[in-house]
Amino acid sequence: MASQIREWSGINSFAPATQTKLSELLGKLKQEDVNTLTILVMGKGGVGKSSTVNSIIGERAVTISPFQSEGTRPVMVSRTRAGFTLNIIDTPGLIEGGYINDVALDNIKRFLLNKTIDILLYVDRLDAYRVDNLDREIVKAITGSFGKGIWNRALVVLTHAQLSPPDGLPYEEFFSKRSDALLKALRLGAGLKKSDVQGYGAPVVLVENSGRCNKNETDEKVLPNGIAWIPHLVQVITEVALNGSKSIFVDKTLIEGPNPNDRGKFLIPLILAVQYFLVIKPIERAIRSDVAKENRPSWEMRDTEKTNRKI
Ligand SMILES: Nc1nc2c(ncn2[C@@H]2O[C@H](COP(=O)(O)OP(=O)(O)OP(=O)(O)O)[C@@H](O)[C@H]2O)c(=O)[nH]1
Repeated sequence: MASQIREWSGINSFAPATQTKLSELLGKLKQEDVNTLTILVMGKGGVGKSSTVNSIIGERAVTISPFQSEGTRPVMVSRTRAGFTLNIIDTPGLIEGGYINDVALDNIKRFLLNKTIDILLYVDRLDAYRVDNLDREIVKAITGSFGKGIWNRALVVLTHAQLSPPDGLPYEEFFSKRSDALLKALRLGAGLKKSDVQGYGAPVVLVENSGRCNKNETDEKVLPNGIAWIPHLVQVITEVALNGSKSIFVDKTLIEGPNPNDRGKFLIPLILAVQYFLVIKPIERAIRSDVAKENRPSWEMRDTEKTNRKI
């Protein structure tokens, strides 16, 4: 269900330095005539989708649960700030009992009908150690629903980013291994070729939604690599929004696939032309030449002779 558009007052809860950076980024979007952004948040259950929505909005706009929530319906949160509107669509987890949750996916698609997706946040956890077939299946399901072009408008968001890597592995090395593995699953799941998407994947951004996130000297929430993650996330969203690729308009055809009655309709004139030139024309030619070659029948010859003699 779409919620009412409210003032984006949650920004005021951010550190002043973060607020300044966000105002600059929103200004940049408006400068490029982007006055609305609709962000779709998708991923497995319990990875931190709702928490990320709340972190961006700066308030508890959607419900968070330590267990995978039962809901299968998306929720849209809309906020405005200085003439700019941000819509974020939180969606239910895409996996149920080890399989793609088709009901949830169907509900998401129906919810999105006639909406435009400007950005996809594909959320997972940094502290997950395996990438498996299920990851590829989710990517495949998203691609099947919205087309390959959605990955031009996507960011991979990794939550739980304040982790200490196991076995004393350097943070950046752990992050790079995890993102490489996920991006590979993304490329395979989406069936992407180098030419399909700009940058051949999606930028990977780290997020820490916990209230215990470390802060720097200017009170901004920072990751172990020192990056203030809220402005960084919004900066990458801005870059993707302005990367020149097309937003995804979700229409009936995209959701339901092409109408089987329309399939191949454009071929009809071509088939008729082929029929005319390769079948009808040769038959006509053959008949005409038969007629020309045909000997006149004997009775016709006889009748003609009789008439001539009488004369
Ligand atoms: N430490 C830490 N915990 C997080 C983070 N993000 C989410 N969590 C916790 O993970 C649990 C699940 O978070 P949600 O935001 O509800 O996850 P979700 O993906 O929306 O879950 P579903 O709605 O079930 O699909 C909650 O207990 C959150 O507090 C994070 O960045 N760090």
